[in-house]
Amino acid sequence: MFQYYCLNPISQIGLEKFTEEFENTQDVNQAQGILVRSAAMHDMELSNNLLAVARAGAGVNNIPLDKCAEKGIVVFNTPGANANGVKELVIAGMLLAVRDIVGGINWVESAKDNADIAKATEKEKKRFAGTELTDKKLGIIGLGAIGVKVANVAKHMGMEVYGYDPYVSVDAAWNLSRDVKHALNVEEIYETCDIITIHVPLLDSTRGMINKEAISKMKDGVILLNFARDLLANEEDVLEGIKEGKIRRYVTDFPNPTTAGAEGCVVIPHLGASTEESEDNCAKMAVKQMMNYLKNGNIINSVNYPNCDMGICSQAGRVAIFHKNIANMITKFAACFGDEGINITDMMNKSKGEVAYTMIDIETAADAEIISKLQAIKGVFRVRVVK
Ligand SMILES: NC(=O)C1=CN([C@@H]2O[C@H](COP(=O)(O)OP(=O)(O)OC[C@H]3O[C@@H](n4cnc5c(N)ncnc54)[C@H](O)[C@@H]3O)[C@@H](O)[C@H]2O)C=CC1
Ligand SMILES: O=C(O)CCC(=O)C(=O)O
Repeated sequence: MFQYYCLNPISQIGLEKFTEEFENTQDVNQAQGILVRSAAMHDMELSNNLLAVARAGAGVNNIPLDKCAEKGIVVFNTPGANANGVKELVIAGMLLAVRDIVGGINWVESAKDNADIAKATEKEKKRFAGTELTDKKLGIIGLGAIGVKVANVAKHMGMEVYGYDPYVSVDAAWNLSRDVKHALNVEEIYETCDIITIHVPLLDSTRGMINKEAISKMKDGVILLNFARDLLANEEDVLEGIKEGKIRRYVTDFPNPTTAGAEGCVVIPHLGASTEESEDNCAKMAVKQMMNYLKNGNIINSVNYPNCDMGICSQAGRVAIFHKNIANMITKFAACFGDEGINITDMMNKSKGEVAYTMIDIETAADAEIISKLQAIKGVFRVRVVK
């Protein structure tokens, strides 16, 4: 029996996918699997029972990926599962930026006791007038699951769309409307576009990329949308840009003391993926991936270990080894089994950056001695007997 713990509320539709070999525990230290959304895990003590963390969502900046990798804990996310929910809110964000819908609704609220509200409306409404999206130039930084969907729908709305992503995947490129203009560098987006939306992960290389220097290259009156992570922008610089009239509006999905209530900011309480559909999709994918890993040792959609899938084990035993991506490891693993006369029937080795994962199917189940020999090999982080 495997135990899982939910660090955030996870959609019931997803949790119902767990088969009878899995049960929910209220004790995080007992769990082999943790399901999480945005809860911060960096300061959490990770128990030795923990084998997998599944993020029901895309961004994994709340999870200590390297620390997990060194402990042989596989971290999964659910690529694309909430992209449509975010795309729809980005379109709403663009509309909230170009038309003062929020200001207008607030005015109606304040005038609700005015018996002449209909007449007052016709006088006041010019204060909330705006512009249209059609024919405006939209720049998208990051053409992944969300960026591609935003690009395609913006094209349908009559916008001129520019996309920038130096690492665009083949899959994303296939899905992107061919009418989207390919920006060769991010400066082209800054210099050309009336509205800029950012859809990149928060990494050391992207942190603070929307800063004073970037803003200075943008067109006067630019609109910025940030549905990715607040730390991608230096928001003090953004507020300065708003004060100077350089930035017309900043729409963000990440409230913090800098932007909440600030002039020129439209701040949404992290609702991008908060739709029934996105929550269900993410939870279903997270649960499926976690079950496959805990039962079979197969890794699909991990962010800290390589994909490695050998299906269901039909042999007497399966051992999974987490190790450094260095020379001679497989020879040493094979020797441990060979010395005990155990025949390896199948194996797979995959690497991702500095770490690697090796799955070995064997004709006879591995005993404790072989496991401790494998564990003693320099560069091995963890050995797991899957079967
Ligand atoms: N507001 C919300 O509720 C949500 C926010 N997010 C955030 O949005 C981000 C993007 O999500 P997805 O599109 O699903 O991820 P994704 O992984 O499908 O796409 C990210 C894209 O960014 C590109 N990229 C990386 N560094 C770049 C750079 N320096 N310049 C240009 N492109 C770069 C990658 O090549 C990739 O194509 C997530 O990492 C997460 O932080 C995701 C889902 C919900
Ligand atoms: O679970 C959520 O609502 C957050 C979604 C998100 O930010 C992500 O998937 O990166």
